[in-house]
Amino acid sequence: MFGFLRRKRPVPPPGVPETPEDRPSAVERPETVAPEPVVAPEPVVTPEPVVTPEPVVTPEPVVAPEAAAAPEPAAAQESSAAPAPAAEPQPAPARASWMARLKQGLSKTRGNLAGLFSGAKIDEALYEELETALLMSDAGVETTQYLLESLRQKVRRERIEDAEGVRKALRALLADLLRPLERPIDIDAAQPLVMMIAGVNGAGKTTSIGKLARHLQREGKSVLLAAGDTFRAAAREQLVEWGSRNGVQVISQQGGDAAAVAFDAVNAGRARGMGVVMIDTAGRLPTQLHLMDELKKIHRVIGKAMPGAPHEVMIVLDGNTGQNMLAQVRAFDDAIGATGLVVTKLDGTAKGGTLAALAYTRRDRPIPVCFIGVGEGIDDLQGFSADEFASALLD
Ligand SMILES: Nc1nc2c(ncn2[C@@H]2O[C@H](COP(=O)(O)OP(=O)(O)OP(=O)(O)O)[C@@H](O)[C@H]2O)c(=O)[nH]1
Repeated sequence: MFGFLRRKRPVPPPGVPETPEDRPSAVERPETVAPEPVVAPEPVVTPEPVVTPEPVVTPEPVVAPEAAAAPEPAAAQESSAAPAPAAEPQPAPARASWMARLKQGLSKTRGNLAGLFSGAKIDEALYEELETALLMSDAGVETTQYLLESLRQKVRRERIEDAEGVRKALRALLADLLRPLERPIDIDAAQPLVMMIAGVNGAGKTTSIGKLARHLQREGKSVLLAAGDTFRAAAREQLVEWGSRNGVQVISQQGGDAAAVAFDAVNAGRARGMGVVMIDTAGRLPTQLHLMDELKKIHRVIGKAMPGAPHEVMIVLDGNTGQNMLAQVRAFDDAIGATGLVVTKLDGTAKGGTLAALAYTRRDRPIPVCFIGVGEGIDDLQGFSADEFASALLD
């Protein structure tokens, strides 16, 4: 069980959600290697000269929520592969092994910080070096000042007398600062739980979706993915390919409208009783206003397909981004109301301090960091823990 997934109800027995009835008919799966003998082969070959999915064109999609029970809209194609190995519960990786990877991943940020304390005296020089290290980790001026001032007070108040004590005090302060960012996702909050994923180009959206889907499968959840990145053909193929390798159904549409794909996917997810529907979207910069408008539309249309959805709106951030991450969070949050963040690529960055800035500058309305990624392997994406993060930087 991963710390970042919260359950309310008991986990269904392995394999239950993946009964054949849950699966789409072969008709809808042109890109599959699926073994089913296929009822109607037409869509397989032709890439469906897109019949213009109704929901898309109009801001208020015609199809009412009841459409959920209807068969999936024609324009969307779907792929999935061999019977999902899905619900096979695997032992959660030992937290210790994750800590080791986290520490290793954050080693560049950590190198600037943790090394300062050994054999040091508590004097102005130490505070100055700490200030430089925090700034270099991209914690930002405001957050650095806050941490240093709190540290000085704590050192005085607790009569800390050696550098080792200062290191521990800083670790505790950092963990306290980061704690409001912790939040596991409640994967039983709705059925299906609809998650919309957005972020700038190359932040790691598609990869994170793949990793999350596997974690969710391990928790016994059936997962449906929507290839909503209709701009980049390779992105669609990436998701479809990933889906077929892992036995996850993927709704996609060649050259279609992202909102239509999302709409189809949510309806399909409802009709098939899926546990989670994850909707990928194309990368975009907050300055590309028309693309931000498109994102709002996707969000709106998802709500038409299922009132209350999307239940989770995750913004994926590249950990190398540094302070610009704050502007990205603000822009995406303004557009579609972020419920959580995924910070990827913390491995290989010296800018791990940005999370402290994220916590401090948004202390009035923190947006939780639900997951962090420290590598390309499936288990390199895990739930965020303030204590673990602070410890990986300072122990
Ligand atoms: N080192 C490392 N690489 C990662 C991590 N997460 C994703 N990547 C890599 O980042 C690259 C971009 O990932 P994608 O998932 O394609 O990014 P995207 O946001 O979907 O990209 P667009 O669709 O172009 O916007 C890929 O090479 C991933 O393997 C991580 O935590 N660490």
